[in-house]
Amino acid sequence: MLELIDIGKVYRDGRHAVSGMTLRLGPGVLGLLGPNGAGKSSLMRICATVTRPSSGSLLFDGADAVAEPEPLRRALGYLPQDFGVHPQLNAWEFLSYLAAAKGLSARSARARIGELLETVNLTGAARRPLGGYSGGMLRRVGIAQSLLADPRVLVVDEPTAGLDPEERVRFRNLLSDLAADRTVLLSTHIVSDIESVASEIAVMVGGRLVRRGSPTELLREVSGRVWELTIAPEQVPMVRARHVVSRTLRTDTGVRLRVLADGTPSFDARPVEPGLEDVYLAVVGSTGTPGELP
Ligand SMILES: Nc1ncnc2c1ncn2[C@@H]1O[C@H](COP(=O)(O)OP(=O)(O)OP(=O)(O)O)[C@@H](O)[C@H]1O
Repeated sequence: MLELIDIGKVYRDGRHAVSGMTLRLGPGVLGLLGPNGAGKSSLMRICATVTRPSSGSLLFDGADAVAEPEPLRRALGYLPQDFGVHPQLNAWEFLSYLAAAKGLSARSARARIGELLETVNLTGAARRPLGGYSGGMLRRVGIAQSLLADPRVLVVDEPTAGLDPEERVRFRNLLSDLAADRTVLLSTHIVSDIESVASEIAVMVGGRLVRRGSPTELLREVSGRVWELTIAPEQVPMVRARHVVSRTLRTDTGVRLRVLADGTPSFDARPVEPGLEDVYLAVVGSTGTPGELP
């Protein structure tokens, strides 16, 4: 169990990246959503004990993980946003090197690496130097390294960046399997990454937690406020000025918009089932600033 209590992070230049962040993480996936610069990576680095918080406490199984980070580090898998590799090593060598650094015996490392390369679909490329890998392949090596020591706590920062749609689905399924008996903290600004896997969602804006709840709880917040309407292209700016528009689609009959509005935005608008994307936009607004929900 990982607990963040009133965590703050102020960088040397005086920038407040995280403020008053209190979160309790149990088993399951906590999806951390927020626009660029919201402070997600800073918070992830604190949870991974890479950065120390400027204020507040981080507890792991009830013990201070800032003063004594080792127990958390032993239980942790971490995929940072910027994940560096040695380009001259191949995937097998690179993972072996990291496994040794994590204290795995050569024998269990061999078995584990074979298994993980299979999981991330890199068995065929395992003996090719990482320098020749695509961004998506490197991401998959990153995912594999985060799972090397079979971590109880998994912290993954924008794990699906650079993955193609098929790899994304594969990764989502992998996370669902892993989360059954583990704590997973996953940050992203792509709602569909966590829509089907997160048991809880936290939304961060400007370093602060602005929403937290299960997908069902969050969906309830926008229930009855999501509409679809088809209008002429020249009317689009007017609707945008009045409402948060979560989707735009050009059709033969005009532009189909999905909008958030407290009442019917126009008499031919029809109510539609809300999605998490609508919730996210309602919270952060289309400009990235927090909006108020009733
Ligand atoms: N090492 C650092 N020194 C100074 N400022 C930093 C540092 N790291 C992050 N920041 C600043 O802190 C704020 C939060 O950044 P952070 O990377 O945590 O956000 P983020 O939500 O992960 O965004 P992104 O998705 O773009 O990475 C930003 O204003 C950023 O410029």
